[in-house]
Amino acid sequence: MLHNIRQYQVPLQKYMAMMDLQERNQKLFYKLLIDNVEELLPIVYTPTVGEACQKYGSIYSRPQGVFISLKDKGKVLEVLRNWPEKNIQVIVVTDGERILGLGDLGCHGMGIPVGKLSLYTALGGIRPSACLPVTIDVGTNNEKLLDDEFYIGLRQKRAIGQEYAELLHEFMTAVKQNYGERILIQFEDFANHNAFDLLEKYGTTHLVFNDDIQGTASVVLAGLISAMKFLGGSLADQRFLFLGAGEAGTGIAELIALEISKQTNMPLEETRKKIWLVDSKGLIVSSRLESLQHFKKPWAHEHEPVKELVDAVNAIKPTILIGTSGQGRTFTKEVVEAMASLNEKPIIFSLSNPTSQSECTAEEAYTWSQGRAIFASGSPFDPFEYGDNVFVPGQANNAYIFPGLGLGLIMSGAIRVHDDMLLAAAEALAGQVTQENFDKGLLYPPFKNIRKISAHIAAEVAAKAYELGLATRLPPPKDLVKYAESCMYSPAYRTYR
Ligand SMILES: NC(=O)C1=CN([C@@H]2O[C@H](COP(=O)(O)OP(=O)(O)OC[C@H]3O[C@@H](n4cnc5c(N)ncnc54)[C@H](OP(=O)(O)O)[C@@H]3O)[C@@H](O)[C@H]2O)C=CC1
Ligand SMILES: CC(=O)C(=O)O
Ligand SMILES: [Mg+2]
Repeated sequence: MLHNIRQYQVPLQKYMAMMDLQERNQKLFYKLLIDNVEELLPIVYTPTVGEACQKYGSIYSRPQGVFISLKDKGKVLEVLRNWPEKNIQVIVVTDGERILGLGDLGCHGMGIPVGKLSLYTALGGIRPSACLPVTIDVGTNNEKLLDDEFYIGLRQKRAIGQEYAELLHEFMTAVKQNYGERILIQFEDFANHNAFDLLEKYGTTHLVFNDDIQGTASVVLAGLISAMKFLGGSLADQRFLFLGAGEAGTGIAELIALEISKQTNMPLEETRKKIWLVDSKGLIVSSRLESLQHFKKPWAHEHEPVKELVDAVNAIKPTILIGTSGQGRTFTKEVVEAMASLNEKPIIFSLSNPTSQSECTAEEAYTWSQGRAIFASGSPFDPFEYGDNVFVPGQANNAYIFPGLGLGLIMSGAIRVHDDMLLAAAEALAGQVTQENFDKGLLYPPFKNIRKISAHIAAEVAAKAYELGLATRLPPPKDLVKYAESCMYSPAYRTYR
């Protein structure tokens, strides 16, 4: 199969071959993915999954996952009960409104829950039959899709307000009724005007987290903890600037502020002041407070208005620059050079996916900083040769976190997700980074060790769940890492006697 897949030159063809294999021989699909994770992750996940979603209607061959549309109102439970597998442990659900940095792809966003759940199995060892991809179809505002003969979803503008909230509520209620209290629901790629509200609304009644807000925060914090470990210094000494103040940007900012507050005993309101964000209107400052969306308000600090990113860099003098704007090539030469003139080792993360939306490329970060940048990106970049050095950029992607986080929640029978679990996951991931990794330029351990890494993350998350009294699987196992490993699905063929 690997030989076959390597015959294809075009990544999308490799993706289609992998999806075919997943349908035809699930065990072989996972065997291939696990044994060749660094080669195949960019195919089943970012960046290729982005292109697959953009072309989902025309490459569509078989249905994947469950679509729940406005037309199913009143019978969502019945729809869920039609799914052939009964023992579901994880649902990844999207409404397709913010697919990676590609915008509203409506039902074609189904590629994302399908891809994320493949990683739950391959990277985190959750049984494939326990994974359920769901897309909520409330329409799309993407005119191109509405006119596309191959669009697979409802041909109408997105439902909003009460109509939207009622369908989501029926879904959340039906899920708990059908699968019980311990079903894990991961919200994925919702637009921010729904994402924060859904998380707040269901965070206290369901085992739920938002991957873009919380999973991303944990992976970035892990990268920063490992940067501090190898470069010296503490997070409290840093100044942070974000381009993009949405789910990823404010989610990361809040977890960093929380970590600094825990490390220093400073109040959260104080630690937030070390963190600045720029949105499409410029630096978020107190004079804009009235007009800001609620999730931006905590970041409106005293400062005169600044419009351009490069001017914000020169005004704030950040040591760490993080891109979460969904806009490609926004870390210009001027911006990277400004970071390099302010810092001996500027830390630059271009987190936006897929590759086309990355704020800068690895080559640009290393070249414009004369090889001094500590760089990581959301989508993978090849190693880059600069002078006598070969730099290997780390992949700061929530794929490091959610499989292990999910495994930890499931194996402990957790009933709620707590911020301390995200902090624990970040510490566990950072703990897996070696000096050898860092010497190559990596702030993250290589993906080839991901199942071991996920077991460590799961163990720390489960330990937190027990400590917080949120675990229901009692008594706790003695060795949580070993227990995590023993729970993991492996695509091994049975021997026949
Ligand atoms: N690496 C990873 O693991 C992850 C990466 N991501 C990526 O992060 C990106 C953003 O996702 P998310 O936070 O959910 O999206 P949101 O839509 O919630 O936020 C995007 C933010 O970027 C701002 N923005 C847009 N254009 C510009 C611009 N030209 N200049 C400055 N700011 C701009 C928006 O400003 P305004 O508010 O004014 O509209 C908004 O604050 C996506 O590309 C996604 O793929 C997301 C999750 C995980
Ligand atoms: C990685 C991810 O979750 C995103 O780009 O949305
Ligand atoms: Mg996402």
